[in-house]
Amino acid sequence: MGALDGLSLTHEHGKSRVRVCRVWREGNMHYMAEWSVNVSLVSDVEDAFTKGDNRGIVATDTCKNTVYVVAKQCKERCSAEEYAIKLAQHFLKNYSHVSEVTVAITEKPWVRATVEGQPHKHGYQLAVAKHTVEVSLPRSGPLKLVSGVADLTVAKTTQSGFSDFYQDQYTTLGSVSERMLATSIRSTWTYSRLPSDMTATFEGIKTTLAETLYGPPDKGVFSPSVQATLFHMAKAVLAKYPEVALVHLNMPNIHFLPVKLPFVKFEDDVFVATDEPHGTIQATLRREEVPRSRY
Ligand SMILES: O=c1[nH]c(=O)c2[nH]c(=O)[nH]c2[nH]1
Repeated sequence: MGALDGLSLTHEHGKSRVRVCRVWREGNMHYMAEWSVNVSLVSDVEDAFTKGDNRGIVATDTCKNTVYVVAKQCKERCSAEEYAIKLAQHFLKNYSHVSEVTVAITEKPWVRATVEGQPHKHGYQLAVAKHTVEVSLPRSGPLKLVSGVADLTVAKTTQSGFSDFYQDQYTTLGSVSERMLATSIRSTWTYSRLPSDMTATFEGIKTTLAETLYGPPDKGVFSPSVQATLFHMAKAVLAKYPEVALVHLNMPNIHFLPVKLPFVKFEDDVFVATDEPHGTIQATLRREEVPRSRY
């Protein structure tokens, strides 16, 4: 019997939260991207775990250095998705004993500043909603690309209600046809084919999610529950983006509670703002033809 004594070992290693900023200079117009990068390698290094033999290990420090090397090699402005794919490919190309690479990136939302109504050549401001990317690249088998958005926090002050829910002896919540709705959207979507412009597709999906929640600018759209709104948002993304195979949405219900005091009449105007506890609502919507085994 070997070192595993009849047991089975699965393992991976890499480096997490490697922070890199890439600046591209196109004349005096500059472009910046800031990424926090996680790299994870599945490789034939069982002996390191079972025998203390490190000869096959691509050091996690090397993984960290490679993040910077591949950023340098991206001579042309690129999306986080394109960079993640290039980084994953680097590991498969350079290390024959690596069988699968996962690269996960969170991009900080730096946006170009506007000064005197003009886009600034090199001034940026940090927004809130983050861009996320996860690439899984096996040596044999298709690349999987999951993009997403996190901390896309939105609210509307009307056009939301919640009624006719299950009632029992523990229920105290009353039905309402008027309330505030607020959530911090975390969404990921899986591509069945790569879009030609990944940055534009990311921006488009982010906008589709928020705009479906708000509805038209003058009237909005009524939300009977976070669940129903979540479903409409995911459906809108699948309808608009044929290259998306499935959408996952996580939408906490952030409560704004009516202030009801004997001496203050509540007229949908003064609320207790909270962030916890919050409702937890999530769902995945996939095209029927998408095999579950693939995604
Ligand atoms: O939109 C809602 N969905 C729920 O599941 C729920 N539960 C709750 O207490 N309030 C709400 N609101």
